[in-house]
Amino acid sequence: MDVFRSLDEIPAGYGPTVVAIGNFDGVHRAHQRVLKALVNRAHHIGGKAIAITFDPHPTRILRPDSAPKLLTPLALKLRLMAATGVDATLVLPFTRDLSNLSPREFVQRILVEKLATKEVHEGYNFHFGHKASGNILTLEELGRELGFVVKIYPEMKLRQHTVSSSEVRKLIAAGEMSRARTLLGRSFSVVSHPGRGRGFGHKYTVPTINLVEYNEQVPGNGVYITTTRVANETFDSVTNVGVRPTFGDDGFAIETHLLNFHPIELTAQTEVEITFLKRIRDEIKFPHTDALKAQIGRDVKTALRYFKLHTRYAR
Ligand SMILES: Cc1cc2nc3c(=O)[nH]c(=O)nc-3n(C[C@H](O)[C@H](O)[C@H](O)COP(=O)(O)O)c2cc1C
Ligand SMILES: Nc1ncnc2c1ncn2[C@@H]1O[C@H](COP(=O)(O)OP(=O)(O)OP(=O)(O)O)[C@@H](O)[C@H]1O
Repeated sequence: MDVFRSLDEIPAGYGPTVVAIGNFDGVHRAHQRVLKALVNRAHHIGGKAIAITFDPHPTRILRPDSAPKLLTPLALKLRLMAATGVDATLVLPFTRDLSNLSPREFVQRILVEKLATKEVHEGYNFHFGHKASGNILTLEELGRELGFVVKIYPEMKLRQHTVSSSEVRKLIAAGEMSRARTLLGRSFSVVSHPGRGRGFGHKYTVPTINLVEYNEQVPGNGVYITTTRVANETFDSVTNVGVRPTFGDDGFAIETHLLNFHPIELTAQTEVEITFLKRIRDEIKFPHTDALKAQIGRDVKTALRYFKLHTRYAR
């Protein structure tokens, strides 16, 4: 998949294109449906499938106080977009200037002039342009005038939940990993790097890999059955998300204990991806570290039973 980080990076004569525009945070099942259809249509007309997204997320610029935490920071989002088969993603740097473009200016400058767009695929709730003043009807009118077709997707719902980034964020914050998995079409994961622990694990409980500070969406505080990918190798694991109250609310951390551990090389640059499968319990303030250690032993047993029951395919 090509990644264009500005309009200037798009080669002359790139089109014709079939386009979908959106934040695509999470690249969830509704996004996947639109993007896969985009690929089919592009191949059908002999053009290219291109997704247009924004970085940073528009709310970070427009309403920073209420900006949501991301399910998929840009690097992960691009990996997941590539997996849908789209030919390219255009990552438009989201600035005040971009947000001031009217729906017509956006369509004219980007879709018509740069991308020779023949079709635009969007969900029923799509809004675009200055103050989100354009909607599906605006887009259809512009399409009739400027020569592209608009394909509209009805609302996708699964297990009584609207498939939307905000709904997935709520489920993950509540530790509802199975419901989140239904909406995402995969298990939720966090991609980061190792950070520094305090060395308590080795001394009092179990050894863990701590993630470096991570400020995007994470599951609600608690203990989870997880898998942990360290560079190219994946381990079964149990992961604590929270403040470790037994040690005196010592700051937030995500730390994972690998079950089938063997020594591995770990540097500050090593990629660590924790995939959250199931919530086991709340974080507990234990009276002493022996009680915590015994509980972690029980958590490990719960996880081992889980892994025995679930084949890797079913995860
Ligand atoms: C599976 C698991 C469950 C945990 N559960 C709790 C808990 O319920 N309460 C708590 O205070 N700390 C809990 N911890 C965190 C430990 O206190 C932590 O691993 C220890 O403080 C080591 O910290 P360090 O890596 O910074 O040295 C848990 C850790 C793991 C790996
Ligand atoms: N449940 C859904 N059904 C149909 N189309 C959807 C659905 N969710 C998103 N889309 C469409 O996918 C494209 C990208 O959506 P975008 O990421 O901007 O919004 P979203 O997933 O609804 O997120 P949020 O919850 O943050 O509003 C848009 O065309 C949008 O209308």
